[in-house]
Amino acid sequence: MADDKVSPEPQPARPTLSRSATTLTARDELLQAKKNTLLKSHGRPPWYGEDGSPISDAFVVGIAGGSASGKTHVARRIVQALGSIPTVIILSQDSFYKRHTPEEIELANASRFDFDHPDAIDMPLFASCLSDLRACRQTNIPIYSFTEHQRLRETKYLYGAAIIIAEGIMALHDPALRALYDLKIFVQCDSDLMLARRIRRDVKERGRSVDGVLEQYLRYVKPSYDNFVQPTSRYANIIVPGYDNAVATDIIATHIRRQLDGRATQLRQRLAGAGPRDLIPQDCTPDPAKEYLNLTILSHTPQLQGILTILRDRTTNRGDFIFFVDRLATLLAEKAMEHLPFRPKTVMTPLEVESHGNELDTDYICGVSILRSGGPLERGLRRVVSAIPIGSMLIQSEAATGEPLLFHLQLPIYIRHRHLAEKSWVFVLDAQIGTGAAAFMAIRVLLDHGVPQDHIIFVVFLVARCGGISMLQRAFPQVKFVCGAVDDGLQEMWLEGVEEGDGQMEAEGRKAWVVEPGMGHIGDRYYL
Ligand SMILES: Nc1ncnc2c1ncn2[C@@H]1O[C@H](COP(=O)(O)OP(=O)(O)O)[C@@H](O)[C@H]1O
Ligand SMILES: Nc1ccn([C@@H]2O[C@H](COP(=O)(O)O)[C@@H](O)[C@H]2O)c(=O)n1
Repeated sequence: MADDKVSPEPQPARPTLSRSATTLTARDELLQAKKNTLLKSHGRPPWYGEDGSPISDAFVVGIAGGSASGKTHVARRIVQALGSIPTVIILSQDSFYKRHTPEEIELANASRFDFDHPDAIDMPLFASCLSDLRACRQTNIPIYSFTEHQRLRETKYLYGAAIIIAEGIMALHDPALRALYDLKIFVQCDSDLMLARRIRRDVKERGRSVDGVLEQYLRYVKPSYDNFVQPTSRYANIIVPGYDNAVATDIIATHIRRQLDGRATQLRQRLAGAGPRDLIPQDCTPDPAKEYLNLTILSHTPQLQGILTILRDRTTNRGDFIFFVDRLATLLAEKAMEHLPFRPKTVMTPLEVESHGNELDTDYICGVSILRSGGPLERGLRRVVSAIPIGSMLIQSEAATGEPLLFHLQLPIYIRHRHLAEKSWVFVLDAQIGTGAAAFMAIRVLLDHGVPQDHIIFVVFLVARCGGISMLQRAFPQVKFVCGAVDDGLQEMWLEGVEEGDGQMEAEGRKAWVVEPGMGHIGDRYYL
């Protein structure tokens, strides 16, 4: 869902005693999330069961055809015809041209390099990126420059598509690729039309001369089409004309929509109805510091009870609310830090005496805040771990089904790259765990990226005993939960929309479940 440059080595985050922090305003966050939502996604549904394991892959379409036959055009028309459907990614085989030597680039500039042979493409990399996306894992694909005839240093981060369309002249050539498609399409087009389109496109968009295009076409493109590309049409489920193909693309979109409907899950409903909820006993209040299957509740000292009382009180003014939320957030972050690994360290004191202590045993710590209620926990976390990178997720219920949808994702760079995600420790921040549907999705997103389950620490002000916490504990037994208090009930409340200055609605009003007796909607009380 987002792009990035090639990963630099991350700067270590360090615990500290205090540090001032800048927090985005609610308005900034919503605007940012909205921008990303409109640009990138209509939301990804939960494709996993209440036991936390994936139950569905993304739907993958492969489109092959000659150069300039209209493959990209067909892919875009399908996306258009799909309308408001979860995220679609178009993956072009062009991204997977191999790296070229300076000699090869010189040949390419003289139209004497064969880019149309299957060996010109890094098929194993193409298949591995596609396979990751299909299995709902992140991937970082290469970026190719047609003007430089070279793969660039930057990569593009992709994650979270419900539908992937892979297109290219050799898209149906490789058996490993073909095995990944749910639907195979071949775009059939007259050779003279393909040549005319290619001359126009390569001169206009790829910095080529007409003579150069013709030379390359006769020497490589046409023979390759006859020998390698056209024969793969036999693998296609559908042959689409390379012109006037609106009817064909509408039919394909209808087929894809039906296939996706068949993969729909009712996670929230299943969470509500699943299994016994006896993991947090009714009498946990007298001994709240005890751990209940990886749930740590802060010790209810008189100070903590004082803070909770102020936060629960509807008459508390906003200034006090923010002050005490920040205090509680800091206590929670300190408690959560106990789950990180430490190693022994000996230092020399100013009195020149050795002192044996310890230090953090990881440089890969980051946070992810579930917008917008996770925001109030950020300042506390930054006070405890200085310079910690904190990303965000926007997970909201779909109006029609009540199911959680992933609308926006901005993950710290550690998590975007699998080899770093595998050693990262991640604090997930949210104000409360009610039904547990958003928490479920947030944890699943991190697992999809390769963060180990026992490196996820979910930090939350309040948990509803009757809500989804027990399901979360069962599904993800190694995830640690750290909370301020456990409340008994859950109540559905109406959240007002947020209005922009010009009278437009920035966020629509909607229903949400909040913990009862609780503190009301913590995000609203903190930000508005
Ligand atoms: N059905 C169509 N109707 C009109 N123009 C088309 C059609 N399909 C493709 N084109 C045009 O032909 C050119 C090449 O199409 P493109 O989809 O980029 O080909 P490919 O991806 O197969 O190389 C583009 O300029 C595109 O606008
Ligand atoms: N440096 C390059 C790499 C590839 N090509 C040509 O691109 C064609 C495939 O792209 P389409 O979008 O047309 O499918 C292929 O026929 C190569 O000849 C190139 O010209 N320069």
